[in-house]
This record gives sequence, structure tokens and C-alpha cells, in this order.
Amino acid sequence: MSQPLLSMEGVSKAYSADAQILRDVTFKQGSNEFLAIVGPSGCGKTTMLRCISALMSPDSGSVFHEGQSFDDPPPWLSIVFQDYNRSLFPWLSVRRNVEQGLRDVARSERDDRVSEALTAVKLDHAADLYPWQLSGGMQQRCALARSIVTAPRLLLLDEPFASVDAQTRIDLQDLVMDICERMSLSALLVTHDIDEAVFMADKVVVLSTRPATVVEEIPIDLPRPRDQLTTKETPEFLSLRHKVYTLVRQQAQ
Ligand SMILES: Nc1ncnc2c1ncn2[C@@H]1O[C@H](COP(=O)(O)OP(=O)(O)OP(=O)(O)O)[C@@H](O)[C@H]1O
Repeated sequence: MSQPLLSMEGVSKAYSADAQILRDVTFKQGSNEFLAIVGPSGCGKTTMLRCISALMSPDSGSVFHEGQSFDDPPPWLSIVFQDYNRSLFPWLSVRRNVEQGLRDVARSERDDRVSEALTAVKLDHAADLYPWQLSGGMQQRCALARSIVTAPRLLLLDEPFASVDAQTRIDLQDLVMDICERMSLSALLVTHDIDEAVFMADKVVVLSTRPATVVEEIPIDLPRPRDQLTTKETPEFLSLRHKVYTLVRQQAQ
């Protein structure tokens, strides 16, 4: 049987003796699977992403990519953060920002790949502008282009839509789902927004309060492509949203 793309097995992490953050976190993510992580505020979701991306080592347990452990941030993984303001270089144009992901690639290939990534996020027209000349949504699309330009297998999304307005958030959700579909990319989305988790994911993983552990994994078998209006009006969507919301609320009590 083939190995999952990503697996966390019994991962625990504490920042100090009295600050246990993760406790025995275990789940698997398959290839091309879109996974959403939800849980109470401050439960340790970002800490979990740091362990997955090898920016931080777990105290116990392991993270595996196709059955292999790894020590450094791996090339098959890219991260998109909430705070695009701090993740883009203001002194570099959009094109040069995206190019940062490709420093080891030959110039001729680099230009083509940057252009492809900018087309994928619909930013071709803004390639020569600077981040401070862009709207919030455009800056986050630029950050997304920089993440996909390296052709990763897995995109880690740490509340990537939390700093934009409601309409832009919806547009970015559709864009990310479309990119994942077209590039056969897996995604692991951390979000506080339960509608967003159910709408975008193939599986929602619910975490407990600190120290976080997996409370339940809920498969989301809504058909794709998903539509912001019609999918969200189906009884199946409403019932899944109810289930996830109830579980998260129980944790917070
Ligand atoms: N480097 C660090 N050193 C010490 N404590 C930390 C560190 N990073 C995070 N923490 C603490 O660990 C806890 C979990 O933080 P984390 O950011 O992982 O949670 P989260 O679920 O992503 O939070 P939120 O829901 O607010 O986005 C918090 O109490 C936070 O203050």
C-alpha cells in the first residue's frame, strides 16, 4: 500500500515545563487531499505547522513524508502565512518577490516559472509593481505565487485569508481550490473559520484545547467543483458545518 503524503505520529511539544502545547497529535494526509485543521483559539495550530515544516522539532513523536522522516524545511513543502505584509519584501517588485523562491534555478527557466506562477494567481498585469502598490488580496496572491513557483507537493496555509475583506476572502478561497486542483497540490489549511474549513476541505481535523490533540477527523464528501452559493445551501454542507461547529464549541467550554 502506498504511504500517505504526510503523517504526524504521536507528536508532542512543550515550550517550557508548564507550557505543553501539543499532546500525541496523530493524523495522515493523502496525496491530493485538502485537509483543514480547526480548533479553539491558541490551542497550538501554528506550533503544529512549525513541527510539520521542520522549523521546530517535536519533543516526541515524528512527522513523515511518504514514510520518511526529515530534519530541514523540505523542498516539497511551501508555506503561506496570514501576514502577507511581513512575508513580502517591499523593496522588490512582484516578479522579484516570486523569484525569491527559485534562487537555485537557472535564469532562463526562472523567468518562465515566475510568469506561470503569476498567471496562476492572476497577477500577470502587476508583475512590475511593488507590494505597497497592491491591495491586500493582491499581496496575498503574490505570496501564493511565491509558494507555488517551487512546484511543491504540499501547501501549508496558516490562516491565509484572515487579514483580507470578506469578498476578497471568498475569491482567494476559490483561487486556492482551483490552483490545488490544477496543480495536483495537497493543502493543509489552518483556519478559525468553520464555513471555510468545510467548504474547502476533503477532511477536517478538529483539535482540542491546549495541549492540543486530535478530537475527530471528519471526512467532507461534498462533490467538487464547489460553489460558494450552491454548495453552501445544500443540506449536506449545513449538516457538516453543524457537526464541526458543535465539536469546536465543545472543546472551548
Ligand atoms: N516560540 C514560543 N515560545 C513560547 N510560547 C509560544 C511560542 N509560540 C507560541 N507560543 C504559545 O503557544 C500557544 C499556542 O500557540 P500557537 O500559535 O501554536 O496557537 P494557535 O492555535 O495557532 O493560535 P491562534 O488560534 O491564536 O492562531 C500560545 O499560548 C502561544 O502563546
